Amino acid sequence: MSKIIVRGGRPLYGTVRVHGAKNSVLPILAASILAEQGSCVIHDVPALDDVTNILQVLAALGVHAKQSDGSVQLNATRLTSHDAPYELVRKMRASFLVMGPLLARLGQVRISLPGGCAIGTRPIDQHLKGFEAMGAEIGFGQGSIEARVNGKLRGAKIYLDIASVGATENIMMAAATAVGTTTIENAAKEPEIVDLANFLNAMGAKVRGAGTGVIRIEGVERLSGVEHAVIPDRVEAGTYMIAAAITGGNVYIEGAIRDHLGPIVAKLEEMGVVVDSDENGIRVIAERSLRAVDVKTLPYPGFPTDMQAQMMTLLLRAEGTSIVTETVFENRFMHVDELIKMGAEIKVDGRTAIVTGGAKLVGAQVCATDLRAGAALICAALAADGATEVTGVHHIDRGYVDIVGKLAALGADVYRAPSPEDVLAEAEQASRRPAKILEAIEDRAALDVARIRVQPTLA
Ligand SMILES: CC(=O)N[C@H]1[C@@H](OP(=O)(O)OP(=O)(O)OC[C@H]2O[C@@H](n3ccc(=O)[nH]c3=O)[C@H](O)[C@@H]2O)O[C@H](CO)[C@@H](O)[C@@H]1O
Ligand SMILES: C=C(OP(=O)(O)O)C(=O)O
Repeated sequence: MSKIIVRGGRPLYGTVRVHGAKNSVLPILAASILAEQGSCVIHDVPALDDVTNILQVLAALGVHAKQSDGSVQLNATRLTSHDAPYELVRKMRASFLVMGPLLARLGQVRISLPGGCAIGTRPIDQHLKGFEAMGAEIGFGQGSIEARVNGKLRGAKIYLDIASVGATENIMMAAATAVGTTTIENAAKEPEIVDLANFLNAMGAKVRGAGTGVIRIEGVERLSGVEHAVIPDRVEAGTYMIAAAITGGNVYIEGAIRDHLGPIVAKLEEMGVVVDSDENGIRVIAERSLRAVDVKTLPYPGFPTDMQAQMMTLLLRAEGTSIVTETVFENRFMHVDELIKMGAEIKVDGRTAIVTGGAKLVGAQVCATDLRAGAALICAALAADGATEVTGVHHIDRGYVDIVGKLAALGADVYRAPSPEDVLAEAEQASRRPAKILEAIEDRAALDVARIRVQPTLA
């Protein structure tokens, strides 16, 4: 298992560029299944494990994909399977987003139940409710779902009990080529929903109202391939905003869109952080002491649950007590125990965490239990005294492109120690390429792993 090692205490300075949004690219790649003719070319595709995973799901369905320099070309004209394999779907909940497009294209789909994860049970009842209203028959068996429709899906009026992002996206995609008009009420309003709607409309769909609580989709005969650039990742941007603020730094986050980050900007300003934005990005300057604020996660445009953990670390540096309420997921305080290992004072009571500010954070060995918990631990580590060793790095790789390289470029003392397996694989490769041996030996991370092996506890 690889680890990220951070020695805290250095303010971050400079510019960091945000990559394309994970939560946009995943539904957009799934939507490429709908293109009956021509290829889709998607730009600003982040190099994330989740992207690799969904591309594998698409390949299993017969979608041909070619990747080059942050772009992916996809051809779905000849689908070969309606079966999304268990071993791929279980790795990532977002692979469930192929269900709507497959039902629309092939009239049938088999897909494993995505199950829960560390942050909550995450049911899919609202997705299924939508498909059933559109005429799909749904059956369950041996951990998977089989759905079928006689002929084409039919437009329907669907009220979502919860403004679910995934259900809104899945139903939007299913409805794009249905017969008649579909109305989604209490739809999710996230910027990623708007990005998906823009992509579908460019393909020939008629989606209106994305970004509001009511979305109308007038079904069209067929969709075709188009080019599309994914929006910048607001959660990645927000994470670097917190990293800048927690270290008392001054960082320009290039590509960050102010309108997508309203609640983060508002909370940072309430705390006393200076936030300036222009058309190309957002600058965060944290020179003063920080004030405590309360934070409550809500669907967009409320404070995003995907930023709750990172925000909590910043509140640890504030003067006074803050209350954090998590309303979106029932179990999203897994980072708290790890932060306590670093000296934090936080008490959790159900969906509320009481955060006592002013704690002195110290380096520790901690584990990322999920993606944003991992990001939060790195933020805390940047402000801690001494070295922090973060394990569970595979969670972080789901959602952050080269977080170590980006933070190091801003002046952080951070590096990634590859797993012994990674080092052995690299050495094996190097032995086949003699010219590379020296490079491999000089690699600082490899040397650090050797050091960690000899001396398992941190200095
Ligand atoms: C790939 C992607 O875009 N992931 C995001 C998406 O996840 P995802 O689309 O899974 O999140 P949802 O908006 O669906 O979930 C919100 C809440 O609704 C519940 N629910 C959802 C669907 C359903 O059928 N029934 C039900 O009860 C969930 O358990 C959760 O408590 O939105 C979340 C909420 O902003 C973010 O944290 C995730 O980063
Ligand atoms: C919860 C998240 O993602 P996912 O829905 O892909 O698990 C996240 O991005 O924080």
